[in-house]
Amino acid sequence: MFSVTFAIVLLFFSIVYYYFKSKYFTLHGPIPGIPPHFMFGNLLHCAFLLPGAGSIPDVFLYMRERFGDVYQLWLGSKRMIMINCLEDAQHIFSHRLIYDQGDVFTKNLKIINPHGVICLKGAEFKRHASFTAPLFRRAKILVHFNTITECTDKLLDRWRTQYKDSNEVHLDMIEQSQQLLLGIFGFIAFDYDLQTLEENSGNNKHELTEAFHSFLNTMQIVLQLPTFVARIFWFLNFKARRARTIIDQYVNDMIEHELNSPSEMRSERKRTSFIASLVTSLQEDEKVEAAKPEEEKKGLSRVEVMSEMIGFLGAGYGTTSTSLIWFIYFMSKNSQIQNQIKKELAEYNGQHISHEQLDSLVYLECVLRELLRLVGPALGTVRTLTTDDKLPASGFELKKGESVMISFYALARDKRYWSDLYDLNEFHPERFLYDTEHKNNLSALMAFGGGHRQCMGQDLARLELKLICARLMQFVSFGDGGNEVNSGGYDVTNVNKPKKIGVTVRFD
Ligand code: HEM
Repeated sequence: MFSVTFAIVLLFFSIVYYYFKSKYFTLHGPIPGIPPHFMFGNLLHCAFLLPGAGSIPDVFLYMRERFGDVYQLWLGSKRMIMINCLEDAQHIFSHRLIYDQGDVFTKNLKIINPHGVICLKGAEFKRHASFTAPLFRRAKILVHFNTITECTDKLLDRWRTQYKDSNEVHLDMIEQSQQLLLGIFGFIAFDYDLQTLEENSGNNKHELTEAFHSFLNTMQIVLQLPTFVARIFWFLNFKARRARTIIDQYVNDMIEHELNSPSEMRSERKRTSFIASLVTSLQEDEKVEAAKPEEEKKGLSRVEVMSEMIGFLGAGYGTTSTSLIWFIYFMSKNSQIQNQIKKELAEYNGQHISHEQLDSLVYLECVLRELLRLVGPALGTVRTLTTDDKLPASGFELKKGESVMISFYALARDKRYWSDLYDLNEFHPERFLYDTEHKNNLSALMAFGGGHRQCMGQDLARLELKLICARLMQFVSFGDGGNEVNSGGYDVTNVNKPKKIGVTVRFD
């Protein structure tokens, strides 16, 4: 009896295995790739194929070298068709009705933040975008200029008291950059001091800041798991769910506070904080709106507003802080580039600079462009096909439901699109300065994505980065802490961070 039961169970699992293996973990069609393992996809290949167990960015380059512009890649259970040719990438970005927001990662993101604009499509996306996109218009963003400067000054003050020895190597630049960007986010999004820039913020975190950290760490893990595992992980992760409840309580209190403030104050505050702006879009009667078809719905519900705020944090904080971390890393390795930036800033002699003056810093602009080209925080973006299509340059046929990933990382290093003045794997801001023959094809720099789903917060991110970097360079120089602690490398979670960063900080 036991052996019959055992045989039936074995048969059942074998059928399930072969069904899923042949449906989801097998190379189909003419697009090349490496046959994937069950559930692990190409992850094990990635670890063994490349010398020194390559990072994901190395894998992207290796596969392009081996298979050409279009290949299949399974990152674990997630299958994507990788696109490495600019013409195909532009075709994808410009055909929004065929290539909609990618499902591969947003499916998982939806588990923990279902109503954030990044996860939405169709009419629901349009309704949300009509309230969220205007928050990032240039005129709205410039209002935050002083906040960004003040927060950076707070960080500098902290360094002045804590980093007295200019030869000491600091290994906490990732935390420092994250605390700065989270502090700024608190003010811009909620008009709220998250106290991340206080002297003792490392030991004694504010409850909301702690909750943000816990939630964001969980988000990184959830994004990478197979969707059904991600659901179980989220369900069993009481700490992260408690963090989400704390965040929701705070955001809800902030909404109440906004609603109870006098209307003339509210219209003034609307200019300066995301939450005050979004409160004006709250639905008057959520039950009535919920009963309408999506196309007829107006405004946002309270839960949707909360989801948007958390979505902005997820999309904006890790990406911008990572770029700042890379800036510090490259400055520590290139004293001549730091000197060049300082030369450009010298005339302001440590004074606060205006946004017109910030705009005029051409060399710093080239440094930031080069940063986003070489080590942009996102390695690529995904779109999912709503109908069959054919790629114009490579000629491959794609099927409805398949997902393509445009590889920003490979395009940014592709000799076909860049001048050969400097090595494309090295950091040379001058490549943007001396390209007099216009050999650089700037469309191959896609750090913020493209088409109808490109980054909503890109102007804010650019302003934050340029202003913070300028302010830091007005006062400090970063030095190389030595190869053992400052070797860079890639630590790819949801963003592409340096693995090892250790720098000295000297006040000039
Ligand atoms: C250096 C900083 C940043 C980088 C490199 C970056 C990059 C990206 C990328 C690659 C995408 C996907 C675009 C696509 O699929 O075509 C994206 C989407 C998005 N980003 Fe950013 N981002 C940054 C900062 C920010 C900031 C500061 C915010 C807001 C606070 C933000 C909000 C968003 C939103 C809301 C989306 C979703 C747009 C949509 O789905 O329609 N990002 N970002």
